[in-house]
Amino acid sequence: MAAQKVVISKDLKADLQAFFASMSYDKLFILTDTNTQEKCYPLIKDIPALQDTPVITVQAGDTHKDIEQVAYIWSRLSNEGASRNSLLVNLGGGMITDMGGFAGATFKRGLRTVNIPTTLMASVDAAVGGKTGINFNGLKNEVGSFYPPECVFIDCEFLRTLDRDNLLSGYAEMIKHALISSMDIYASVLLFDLDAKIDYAFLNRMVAQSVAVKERIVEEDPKEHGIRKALNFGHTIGHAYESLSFKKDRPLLHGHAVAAGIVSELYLSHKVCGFPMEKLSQVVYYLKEYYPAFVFDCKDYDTLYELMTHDKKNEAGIINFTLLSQVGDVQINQQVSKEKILESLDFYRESFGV
Ligand SMILES: NC(=O)c1ccc[n+]([C@@H]2O[C@H](COP(=O)([O-])OP(=O)(O)OC[C@H]3O[C@@H](n4cnc5c(N)ncnc54)[C@H](O)[C@@H]3O)[C@@H](O)[C@H]2O)c1
Ligand SMILES: O=C(O)C(=O)C[C@@H](O)[C@H](O)[C@H](O)COP(=O)(O)O
Ligand SMILES: [Zn+2]
Repeated sequence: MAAQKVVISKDLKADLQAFFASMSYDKLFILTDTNTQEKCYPLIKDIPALQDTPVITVQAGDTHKDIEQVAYIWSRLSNEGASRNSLLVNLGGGMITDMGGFAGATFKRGLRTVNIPTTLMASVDAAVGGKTGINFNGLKNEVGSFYPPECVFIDCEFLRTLDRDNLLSGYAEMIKHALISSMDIYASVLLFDLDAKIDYAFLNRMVAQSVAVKERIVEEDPKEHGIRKALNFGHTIGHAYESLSFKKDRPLLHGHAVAAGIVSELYLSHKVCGFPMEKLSQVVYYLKEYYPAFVFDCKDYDTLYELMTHDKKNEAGIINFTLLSQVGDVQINQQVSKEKILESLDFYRESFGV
């Protein structure tokens, strides 16, 4: 799998124009959702290379990261003359980069994609690394492919219109990157005051530091045979919380679900791998300060456990967790008793007063 190029842009329009001028393609298409069409497309639409470019717009929100919208993207591409030599530019958050990446991977067996992330989540995580996909059968990312974009252009200027809940959502993946990488990164991420007025230039540097953690891991293990499972820390339980929230019609943002998953999986890390209690308390304290509680009760435990049995890291029916024995010390393929898993759900509820 070819390594993708990640550009932390200081002059997005110039970088994009130079990139498109350097590429050979027959047609260009832009994919947005309703919000990114209104708030983000105007920031790039006067680039010469984007003149007369068809814009394909889908509904916003993760509940629309589904096969119906992929079919809509396929039909627009098909009806408007896309070929395997066309480019699909995904302009949006992780929902758009995941779904556009998947539509691009499958249309005529693959046309090239370019990601321009517009949320913090997509800038630090979703737009990079080549995991594409859609939700299916009530499960997160149940159908997808590894299909890296040609290039990713990151510019935190887009984040000026992003609401606080979505900023927090992306920040949860930065906390994950901190926990799986090093004490230095962990310290800088946990010191960041999310209530202060945001300095976007500083945030850009934090994003660069965070996405570099992901890039290093993906380069080593692009298809998640081993160490890439580190990037899935917090997600075995986090995705179960997220899917449960969809079932209950109270959809959690992905990063909020991951924050809750981190709490439960740090508890398991403490119990199974000796992750220090003092760090566990520090992270829970930070997350409690900023993230809303996800309300569920013990009647939901069977559903949550069943959802975990669908996790993509599992093998032969066994749930494989990624856990930590220390900040930066990742233990993959960890098996945990059902009793302890349910205890980790209790731990989340007790910590968040649910
Ligand atoms: N492939 C991966 O490696 C990976 C990694 C992390 C997350 N994900 C996936 O990413 C998705 C979540 O991504 P997300 O958090 O970016 O959600 P999202 O794409 O749904 O965006 C969140 C909301 O913000 C709006 N928005 C986007 N950019 C905006 C801007 N600049 N200003 C104002 N509003 C804006 C969107 O329209 C949407 O309503 C989930 O589906 C998750 O599973 C994938
Ligand atoms: O890039 C990865 O690898 C990740 O696991 C990053 C996660 O933050 C992301 O949510 C990913 O989409 C989860 O993948 P899945 O394989 O658990 O569906
Ligand atoms: Zn994630």
